[in-house]
Amino acid sequence: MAPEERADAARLLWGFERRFLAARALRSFPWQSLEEKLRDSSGSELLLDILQKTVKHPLCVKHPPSVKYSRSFLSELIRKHEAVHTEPLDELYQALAEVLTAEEPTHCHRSYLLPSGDSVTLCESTAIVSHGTTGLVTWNAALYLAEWAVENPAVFTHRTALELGSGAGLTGLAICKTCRPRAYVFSDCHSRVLEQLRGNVLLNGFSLEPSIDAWAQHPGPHTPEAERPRVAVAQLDWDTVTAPQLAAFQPDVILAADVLYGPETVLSLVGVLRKLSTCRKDQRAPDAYVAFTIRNPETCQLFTTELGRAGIPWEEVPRHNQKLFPYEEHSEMAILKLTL
Ligand SMILES: C[S@@+](CC[C@H](N)C(=O)[O-])C[C@H]1O[C@@H](n2cnc3c(N)ncnc32)[C@H](O)[C@@H]1O
Repeated sequence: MAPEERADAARLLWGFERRFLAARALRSFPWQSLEEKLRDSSGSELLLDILQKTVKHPLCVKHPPSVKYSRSFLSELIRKHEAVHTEPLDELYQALAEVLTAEEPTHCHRSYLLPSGDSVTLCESTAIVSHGTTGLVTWNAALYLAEWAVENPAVFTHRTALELGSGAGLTGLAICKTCRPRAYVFSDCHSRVLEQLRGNVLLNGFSLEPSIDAWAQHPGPHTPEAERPRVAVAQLDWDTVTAPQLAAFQPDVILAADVLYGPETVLSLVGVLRKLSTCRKDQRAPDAYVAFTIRNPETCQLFTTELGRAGIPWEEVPRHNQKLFPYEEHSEMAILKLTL
């Protein structure tokens, strides 16, 4: 294979790998490029490579995606192969037979590859909304914020981050694995979300502080040389948490992704940001970064209006170009930096 062709094939494999690991919609896969390649060459070798980078990927074997997803993916791969070749490819059929007999659990896994070569794996619900919450799956703004964080590690290095509405935990885990924070406090209000979040922190090799109250009272010495951040998961409801409770975490930086999805949540969020603006560490209030998908411009407008009423200045963080994670190209996202 010529070097150019090899680079093309590697790009195609990477496209399949990162989308499959993150269980993205099948329509987002580079099927057309695959069809072209299958027509050009024998194709079987490429399909076997795709199989190894997806269904047979060590991360997927250890932490499988949903059975339905693997089944649909393999069926599509077989269709693509058979549209060009008359001989069936046994390996694809064997892989399909294995998933046809598997049972569908209520949870599945998604993995995200980091530029460091490491990855974040999350256990998530197979439904977008379940148990009355949106927090059991990863949303695009979490990926967008994680991407920005990975490109801007200095914002987090040796600092304490407090995340609001962490959901499944993608943003924080990517930061803990790549940005060397001193401590990271994940938080949410929903008990199922918190249970899954704790599981995801452990799944990614971090240990949890046993008691958030004890930790907040004794945040520990500053150890910039420590490689692993201290990690805690806190039950924190924006409507009921008090300013002293927030101050006890001693945050340097606040994060929140995809938490603007209706007037009520906007008002609650601005309420907690107002409380956070009274927290002082070394005379400084924490910086805050809020990432969101612009679904309804009126909701975004309400957010900035309420920030103005609360006396919280904000600026939009310039868009970053490097796309590390697979999310829909067309979804418009933004990050606001707030000066609390
Ligand atoms: C759409 S999910 C986003 C989860 C995650 N940040 C992401 O982007 O994947 C919104 C999260 O905010 C949490 N949330 C909503 N209202 C909250 C409140 N008043 N206090 C704390 N968390 C809240 C929900 O439980 C849910 O986990």
